[in-house]
Amino acid sequence: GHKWGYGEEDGPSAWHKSYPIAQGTRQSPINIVPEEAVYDSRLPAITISYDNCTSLNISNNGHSVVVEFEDMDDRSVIQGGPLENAYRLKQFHFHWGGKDCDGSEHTVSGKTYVSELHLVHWNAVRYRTFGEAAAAPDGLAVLGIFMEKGDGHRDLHTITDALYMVKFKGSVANFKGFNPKCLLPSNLKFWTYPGSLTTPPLHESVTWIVLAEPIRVSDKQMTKFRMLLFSAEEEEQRKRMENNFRPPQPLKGRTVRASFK
Ligand SMILES: CN[C@@H]1CN(c2cccc(OC)c2)S(=O)(=O)c2sc(S(N)(=O)=O)cc21
Ligand SMILES: [Zn+2]
Repeated sequence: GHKWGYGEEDGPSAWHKSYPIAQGTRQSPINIVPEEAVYDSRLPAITISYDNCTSLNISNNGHSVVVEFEDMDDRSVIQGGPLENAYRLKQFHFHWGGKDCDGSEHTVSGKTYVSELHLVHWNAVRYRTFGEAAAAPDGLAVLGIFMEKGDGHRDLHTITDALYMVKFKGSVANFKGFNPKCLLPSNLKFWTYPGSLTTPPLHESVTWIVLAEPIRVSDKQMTKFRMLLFSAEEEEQRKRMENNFRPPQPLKGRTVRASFK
């Protein structure tokens, strides 16, 4: 697809030129206003079954750092909440800011966090391939977890200690045996709403499940994310990978439901 990024020329405000859906009716991220969210007592809890997940590799795709999973069976799935069936874990990645400024994609009453973790799942019950699901209205379910500055997160260390291996765009490294269950906060209360990918192709195919409780990340750990580069090894000018987030988009009449009062 067309080259896009987070800079002046190719950033979020320019994406609509190649991806007109950027101005669609269910775009993400959004600003979540808890007082305006509708508490839905019939929303079941979400169940996350990652015990037998198989992580494969960690890579730098020039937009973020991504950990991919084996997804040829239902070994790691999310279900419940707003979801009609189980959705298979495909990958997780992050969005973050520059030094001490914003970084999350979703905001809560305008509050930004330093980073946001996205666990991407696809509806393998209704669609044969990930690509097919990624373009379907009920194809994806992304679990969003806010990351706030605090003392270091022990398990996040495993990831931040591996980032040096994928400094450049296009680099891939072995990353087996990592279970993202360890990245979940203790409380799984959530907001949910119908949305989209927050990056091109911006497909309106995501049921968003955003956890209200953040996890903590230390300054040192954030510094390691910011040592990643948007650029490939052979490019002469090196651009630090930071501020790889899309700002909140118009709600356009959508209802945000809350699993809690
Ligand atoms: C670069 N964009 C990511 C890669 N993806 C991708 C890859 C191939 C095809 C495709 O659409 C057909 C999408 S993805 O679906 O895994 C997602 S989800 C997502 S986010 N921020 O909304 O959680 C970002 C990306
Ligand atoms: Zn994302």
